[in-house]
Amino acid sequence: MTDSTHQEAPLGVLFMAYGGPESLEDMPGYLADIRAGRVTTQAVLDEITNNYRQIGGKSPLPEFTRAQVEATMQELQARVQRPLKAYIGMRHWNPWIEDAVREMLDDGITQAVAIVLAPHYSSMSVAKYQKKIKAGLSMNHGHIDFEFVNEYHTESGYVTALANRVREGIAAFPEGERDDVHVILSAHSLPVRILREGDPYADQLHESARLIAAAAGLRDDQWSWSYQSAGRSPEPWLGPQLDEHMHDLSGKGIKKVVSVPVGFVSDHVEILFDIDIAAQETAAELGMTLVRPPALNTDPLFIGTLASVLERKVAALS
Ligand SMILES: C=CC1=C(C)c2cc3[nH]c(cc4nc(cc5[nH]c(cc1n2)c(C)c5CCC(=O)O)C(CCC(=O)O)=C4C)c(C)c3C=C
Ligand SMILES: [Fe+2]
Ligand SMILES: [Fe+2]
Repeated sequence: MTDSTHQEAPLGVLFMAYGGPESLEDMPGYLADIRAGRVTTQAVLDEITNNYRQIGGKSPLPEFTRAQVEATMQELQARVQRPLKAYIGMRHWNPWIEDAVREMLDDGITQAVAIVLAPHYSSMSVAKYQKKIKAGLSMNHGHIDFEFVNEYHTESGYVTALANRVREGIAAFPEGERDDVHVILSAHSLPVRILREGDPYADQLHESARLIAAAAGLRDDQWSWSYQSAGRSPEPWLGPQLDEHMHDLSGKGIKKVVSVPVGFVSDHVEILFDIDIAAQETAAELGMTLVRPPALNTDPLFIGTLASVLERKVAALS
């Protein structure tokens, strides 16, 4: 293919996200995919279905993803000369990554950039999304030149946007109390075995946390790290978990807390249930006040970050 043909074809921009059920009827299939064929007991199915019922009977993730994609594409297309076309692929539910790749091939896309709506790299997250792209290409016997964004956990727009969320959370307390407010930065737990495997996930999370705390002007004793949302499997998961961490902080006399998850970029069940309902219950038991500012969603600083990291990958393809 000549260079001029390349210039005429749109460049594909594939946005990938975790995926979420759009109704409670989706739950068995959704969980079966996440648990990769391992049996889900009726008790676990009921518990997770009930969590989703309490946040409105469906996941808001697909809607936030579409809004993030639309906003990012507007900004990216304004910065890039070449026509772009956006695609959305989910890892665990409709629209599947493999289907998005098939659609790209049907559209004649030959070059594309791909990003996961998760800033930290892990063999158990971002690498699995990228494998699904490769599976989509091989099952459709097609080829697309992909440039992958692997991580963006130190990008200034992302860090500043979350530092602003930290400040917003602290500002929710009366002025005279703000010095006593403690900030918990958190992210999804993963099995401890990733540390032995040399996975960068934990280090990247800690790096983001340090940058966010510094950008928010927090004292060292004013913030701490916690994991959350560990999976229901027998192997050990990275801790401390949010619930035990809150007990620990309470034991040290900390009663005013701001919770800012740094690994999720939109509000969904791991925030709306795990923090806004479960952690709030723990806070009430401990006599703690817990404030949780909104996730990044379509924050312009975050959207600008997505556009910037994608723009660099587009330049690498041109
Ligand atoms: C960094 C890794 C992970 C992110 C980010 C993540 C986000 C995320 N997870 C759910 C919902 C569920 N996750 C579940 C299990 C599960 N999640 C991860 C990793 C990440 N999830 C793992 C490794 C596992 C265990 C899978 C297994 O083999 O068992 C589940 C299933 C029930 C459970 O085990 O708790 C749900 C439901 C959402 C909505 C989400 C948001 C982006
Ligand atoms: Fe998960
Ligand atoms: Fe999870």
